[in-house]
Amino acid sequence: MTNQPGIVITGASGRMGQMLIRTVAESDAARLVGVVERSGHDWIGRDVGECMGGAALGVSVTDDALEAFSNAQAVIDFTAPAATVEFAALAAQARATHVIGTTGLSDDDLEKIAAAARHATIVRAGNMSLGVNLLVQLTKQVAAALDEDFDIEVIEYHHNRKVDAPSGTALMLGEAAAEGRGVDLKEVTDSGRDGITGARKRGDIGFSAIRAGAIVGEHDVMFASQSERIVLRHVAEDRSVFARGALKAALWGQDKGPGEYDMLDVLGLKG
Ligand SMILES: NC(=O)c1ccc[n+]([C@@H]2O[C@H](COP(=O)([O-])OP(=O)(O)OC[C@H]3O[C@@H](n4cnc5c(N)ncnc54)[C@H](O)[C@@H]3O)[C@@H](O)[C@H]2O)c1
Ligand SMILES: O=C(O)C1=N[C@H](C(=O)O)CCC1
Repeated sequence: MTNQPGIVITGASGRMGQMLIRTVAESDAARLVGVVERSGHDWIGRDVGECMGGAALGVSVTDDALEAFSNAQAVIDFTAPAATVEFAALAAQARATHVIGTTGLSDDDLEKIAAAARHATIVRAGNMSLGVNLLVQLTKQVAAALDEDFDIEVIEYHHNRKVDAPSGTALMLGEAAAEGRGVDLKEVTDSGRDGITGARKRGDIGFSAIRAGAIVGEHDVMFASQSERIVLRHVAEDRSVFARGALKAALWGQDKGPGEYDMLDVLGLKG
């Protein structure tokens, strides 16, 4: 018997799925016990290490999520909104901690995840890196210190395969800025500008999204007045920062009761 929690990775063939599989397989703190892909994918039934072009890892790719989850203590899930909502219910059923990195979740998806968290431990964050979670706290602090003479704009840069905007990270940063300023983000969001938009509204929090090439993920939070500008910036150099954060969250969740937590809880940055 080992005390290393068994971990299942969903979305095995994805950019994050493969990074997570390597991270867990190389870790001394956890065991890779399952990997899940969508039905019909050509990796199903094959050894995941070989599918990734390396040595066998002794774990076959499956499309039976519940069966995989029932052998695990945690599920790390960076897939797509519909899959994540389904996995939240299955992970709760299997009593496995569910770490959610998926972004682009709708209000309806978030309600379903909150319902699953009544019976299960869920850690969800649009960005699992230490640096971005520190930036969230800094953004809140700076927004609280400045008045509406400073326009706030969140600018995000990602690769050309990303399907959602604003990014999950941009939304975390926008929420932090709104909280610092004491306003409701939904009331002041300004995104998707195109055409004759009119002048910027005082107090709005703006979002701009760049999609190009292979950019892993970069975020600027700009505070701009008529006479000066502050820019807080985070650059993810590679996807391993997200995978290491997700593994940390899965281990952290092992002795926590049901509820929905975030990376600020995991990193002890709430204050
Ligand atoms: N929170 C973070 O730190 C963080 C970091 C990076 C990416 N992300 C998010 O993670 C998600 C995935 O990103 P990616 O770049 O790896 O995308 P990707 O498209 O490369 O991978 C997604 C994978 O999920 C699989 N998938 C989809 N539906 C499935 C289902 N029903 N069952 C099993 N597998 C399914 C796809 O086949 C694919 O392999 C996105 O929402 C992205 O924004 C979050
Ligand atoms: O590559 C992605 O997709 C990323 N998604 C997250 C987001 O939406 O903020 C984190 C950065 C990379």
